[in-house]
Amino acid sequence: MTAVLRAQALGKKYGRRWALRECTIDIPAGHIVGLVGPNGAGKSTLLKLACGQLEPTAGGIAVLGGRPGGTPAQLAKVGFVAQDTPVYASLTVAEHLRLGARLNPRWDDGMARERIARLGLVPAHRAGKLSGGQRAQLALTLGLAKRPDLLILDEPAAALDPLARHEFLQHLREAASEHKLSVVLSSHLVSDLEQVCDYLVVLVDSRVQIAGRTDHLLTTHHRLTGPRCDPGRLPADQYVVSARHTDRQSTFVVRAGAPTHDPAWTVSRVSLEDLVLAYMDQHTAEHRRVAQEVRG
Ligand SMILES: Nc1ncnc2c1ncn2[C@@H]1O[C@H](COP(=O)(O)OP(=O)(O)OP(=O)(O)O)[C@@H](O)[C@H]1O
Repeated sequence: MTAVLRAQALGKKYGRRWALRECTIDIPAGHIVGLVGPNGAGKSTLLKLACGQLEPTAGGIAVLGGRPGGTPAQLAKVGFVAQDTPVYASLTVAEHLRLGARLNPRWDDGMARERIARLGLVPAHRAGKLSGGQRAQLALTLGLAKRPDLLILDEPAAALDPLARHEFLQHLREAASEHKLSVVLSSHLVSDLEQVCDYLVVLVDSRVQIAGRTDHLLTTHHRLTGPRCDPGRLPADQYVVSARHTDRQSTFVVRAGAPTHDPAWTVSRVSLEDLVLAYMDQHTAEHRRVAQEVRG
């Protein structure tokens, strides 16, 4: 199956500083992918490279098998809603829809109009007069109505109220299953990702810490709680993702094919949020990197 996004040693420099470095990733089609990581990890940079808004400084990236933004056909297949929900302040809502229809060969006008009406947006209102959440809804409607094969969303729901967020995520899930849409969305709201994503990528310091189907990730990660000890004393097949210690107790989030049966340890399940926090844990990120490099 064609990867929706494949990057090999991808890097982007702004001036002399790397915003993204040595990023290697391979995301299969047919998923709603959650991209998560700390502020400044390089998520927006990766998404802008994926839609062709930025050119790589190093390495390569292919989206749906082609060069991002390389041809009109490629542009038609990829939708992008940037973090700052770009709309034209002086154009009305209706003019945005007309522009969308003119620029996008697969434009779904019925869906766009129905969604605008359902959201209570007035077609004659100028985008510059809309609230932040209404502007976000307009930008998301334009992205969905384009009927892309891949929709890239940079923090799409941040400005939406909880009900609007819920409705939008539901719409996204329906569009993904009805129209075979793949989605890559970045978000700091892990509860949103939990609701809608079936594939997760954690990016820390521009490196992919973990990527995979969420159901697989949740069955291969466990929390171990037991008497305080050094991570090196855990069985070799329990790869330590994060470690926390009190005077007497150690708690590890580990990745392993099967949980340990050592009675010294209490094994419990992790939630998606536990998993994300464990991989974002800066205390052990350096240790993980060294371990990965040794294994590689
Ligand atoms: N236009 C720019 N010029 C210079 N540096 C930039 C620019 N855009 C981003 N950066 C830097 O690149 C790094 C990665 O930024 P990026 O916006 O990709 O991170 P992010 O993971 O999306 O962060 P956030 O979660 O805060 O949105 C940061 O150190 C940022 O300061």
